[in-house]
Amino acid sequence: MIYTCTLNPAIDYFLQVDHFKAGVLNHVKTDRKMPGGKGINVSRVLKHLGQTSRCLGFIGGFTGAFIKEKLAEEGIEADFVLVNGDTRINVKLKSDSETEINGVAPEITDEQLNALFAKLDRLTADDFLVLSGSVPATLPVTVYKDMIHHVRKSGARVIADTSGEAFRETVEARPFLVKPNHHELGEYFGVGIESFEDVKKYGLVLVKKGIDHVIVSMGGKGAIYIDRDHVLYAPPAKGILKNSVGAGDSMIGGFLSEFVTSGDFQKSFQKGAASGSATAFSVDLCTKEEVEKLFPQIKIDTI
Ligand SMILES: Nc1ncnc2c1ncn2[C@@H]1O[C@H](COP(=O)(O)OP(=O)(O)OP(=O)(O)O)[C@@H](O)[C@H]1O
Ligand SMILES: O=P(O)(O)OC[C@@]1(O)O[C@H](CO)[C@@H](O)[C@@H]1O
Repeated sequence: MIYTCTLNPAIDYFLQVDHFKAGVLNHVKTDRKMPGGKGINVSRVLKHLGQTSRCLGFIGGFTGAFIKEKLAEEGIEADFVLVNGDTRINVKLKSDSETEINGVAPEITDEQLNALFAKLDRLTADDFLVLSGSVPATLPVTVYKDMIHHVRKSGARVIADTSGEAFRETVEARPFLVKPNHHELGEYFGVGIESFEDVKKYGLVLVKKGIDHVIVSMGGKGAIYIDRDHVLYAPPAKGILKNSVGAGDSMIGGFLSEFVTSGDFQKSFQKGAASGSATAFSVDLCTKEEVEKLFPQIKIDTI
């Protein structure tokens, strides 16, 4: 089973405004509310690509009820810990440029955190656990590291996608795979990542720290995969950018959808890259048909 964990889910509220101006009244042209948060996006992409997963994390209030309802409609299993406050709303404003305003997580108590850890006790060596997104302010920043240590004995493989201090802590616990984007990689090392050579150099440092697979995504410039023996480049597919929100989550979903069946990391990377691009070219997260269409375009190269 693939478990995704979203500590800080959200309703993503997408707004389209013609020529948005700060400081004045703007009228919205179209809007859309979607269940969001990085792990939830991974689960939705997995579902689109024909794989089952179960969503873990914290959810609460009317916003949480909306997310649970939408996931149920899509046939995605959810096993969230309920919290008292409202799950946040994240604003995704599309105008001449894209602006994101991410909300604040509701409070999470020690009992609720323990309840989440208890759910991890059922993981086995056949399972994957995807830890994605920001850590709510009421949780320790070490929470992902603690979760990885908690499941280590089970043999479950952990994939982590977070940023800032939480990413720093997560790396210490040596997950199976991490997927920083190039900004997050640069932030971790306190450097600007300017070239593919930089990505390769710093990605290899993460591998040497004991992380088996490192994927560094670079938005419209594609992605680089690094393990002990390989450094591979996946170019971006060609298309018109419609929405980059969730492209990174789609990359993880696409990678895993292949990896759980074939265990072929190169094909999984190719599928991940096709999924990232397919989401960038769609209004919602990628569909199977879109991914299959782009897959042959992604020619993986050794660099
Ligand atoms: N404009 C684009 N054109 C083609 N492919 C893209 C584009 N943007 C993203 N992709 C694909 O999706 C992958 C992931 O995108 P990105 O690096 O933006 O992830 P991210 O920063 O983690 O995004 P998010 O946090 O919104 O999920 C890229 O490596 C690339 O393969
Ligand atoms: O605030 P976080 O947890 O870092 O990111 C949350 C978020 O921006 O990431 C997803 C896209 O990757 C969106 O669905 C969601 O709104």
